[in-house]
Amino acid sequence: MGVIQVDGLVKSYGNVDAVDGLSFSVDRGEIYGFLGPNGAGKTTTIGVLTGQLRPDAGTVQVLETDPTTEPIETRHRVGILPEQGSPPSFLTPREFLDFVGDVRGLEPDRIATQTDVWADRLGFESKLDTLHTDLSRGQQQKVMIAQAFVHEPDVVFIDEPLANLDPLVQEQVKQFLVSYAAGDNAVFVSTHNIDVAEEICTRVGIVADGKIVTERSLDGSNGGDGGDGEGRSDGIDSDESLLEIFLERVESADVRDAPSLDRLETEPKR
Ligand SMILES: Nc1ncnc2c1ncn2[C@@H]1O[C@H](COP(=O)(O)OP(=O)(O)OP(=O)(O)O)[C@@H](O)[C@H]1O
Repeated sequence: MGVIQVDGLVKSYGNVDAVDGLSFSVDRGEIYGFLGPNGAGKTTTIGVLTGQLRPDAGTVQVLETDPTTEPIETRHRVGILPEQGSPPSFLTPREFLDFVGDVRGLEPDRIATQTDVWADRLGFESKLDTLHTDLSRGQQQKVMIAQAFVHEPDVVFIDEPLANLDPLVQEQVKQFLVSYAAGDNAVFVSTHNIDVAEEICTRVGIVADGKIVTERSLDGSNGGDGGDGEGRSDGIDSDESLLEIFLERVESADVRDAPSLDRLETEPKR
């Protein structure tokens, strides 16, 4: 059983079926990319997996906890980087990381060490004692990344990891995520950035209209529902790019908001 296990998950808002029978599993050592267009149900899924939303049906387990019935226990053990989160305007990064480290059960000495490690890693040492309200959007994002990892959780949920970061820091964060997962942890990345998914994920689940329409392994091993690469059960040619698969699968899924190339964040290949 994976460290993240989702079976038949359903979550609706009124008559909108945001998540509609989702099943997947993520193991240690993986960066699992949850790739889908706007409105596909990605943020809703993270909300359920981190005990912030109650599902209507299905079961979810994260590190052998049930976020539906023991949300505090789940949140204690995972890291969360929300899509539109920002650190409290009235605290400094040091105060905020003190607070998060304390809530996550770290000793004060450990919090101080981790704060220095993260400030150094992401380059916000000189801003540690500046109020967040006086930091740039990118600097605030760095603090949000630090708070997700400060307690070195075994599973981290990240919604659009590279938002607002300059290219140099994006590169550092991507490398860090790869090394973090390789250290026997699992990273769940929700994104609509196909290039990022292709670059760092070991496996990708393409989600549309609240369902996973296909999974693909990107680390050279056999992927998800894909069999051995020859005669894949999902009918996907193993030479197809992630972008091609995405467009093909998402279009055929009759999505709520039809995707088009200009809505996808992808850069021309150099
Ligand atoms: N609080 C809410 N009330 C009503 N509908 C909601 C609510 N939150 C999300 N939805 C709807 O549920 C569907 C899934 O939304 P969700 O935010 O999970 O998608 P997403 O894949 O994260 O999208 P994006 O990439 O744009 O962030 C959308 O149709 C959205 O409009």
